[in-house]
Amino acid sequence: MNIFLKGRLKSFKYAIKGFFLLIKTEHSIIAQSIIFLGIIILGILLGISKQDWINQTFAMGLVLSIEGMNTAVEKTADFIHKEHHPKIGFIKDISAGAVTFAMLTFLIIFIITYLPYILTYV
Ligand SMILES: Nc1ncnc2c1ncn2[C@@H]1O[C@H](COP(=O)(O)OP(=O)(O)OP(=O)(O)O)[C@@H](O)[C@H]1O
Repeated sequence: MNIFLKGRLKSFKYAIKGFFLLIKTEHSIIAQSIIFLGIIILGILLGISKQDWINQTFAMGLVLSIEGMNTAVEKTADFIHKEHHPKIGFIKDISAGAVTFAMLTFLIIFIITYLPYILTYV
């Protein structure tokens, strides 16, 4: 096998390892995954449209991806400087702020998708 393909395969292996590390050890990722699983079941039960599934899947992927990156930033910050420092606080805060952008995006998509169903049932 050529070196390029071998390298890509190795990267993929590490990426899958990281994926399982996140969903097994990171509480925020575990909690969000459980909530998203509930929403997926809700989507199946309500029979949401193909476009709704695309929107919802994108939004969920966005939240989990940014949350994963936020975890990496937090761990890097703790590794570089364990003690309290205003700059570490700032770095962690803006990293968490990025998650908020993704969460708001998800929330807007969630409301647009499910509000019509909720309104017809109440
Ligand atoms: N080393 C530090 N120096 C200054 N502020 C910090 C530091 N560590 C954390 N903070 C502040 O605390 C907030 C929460 O940080 P972090 O998410 O690491 O803490 P945690 O809630 O204990 O972690 P976890 O999410 O793993 O439970 C940060 O956004 C930041 O405002």
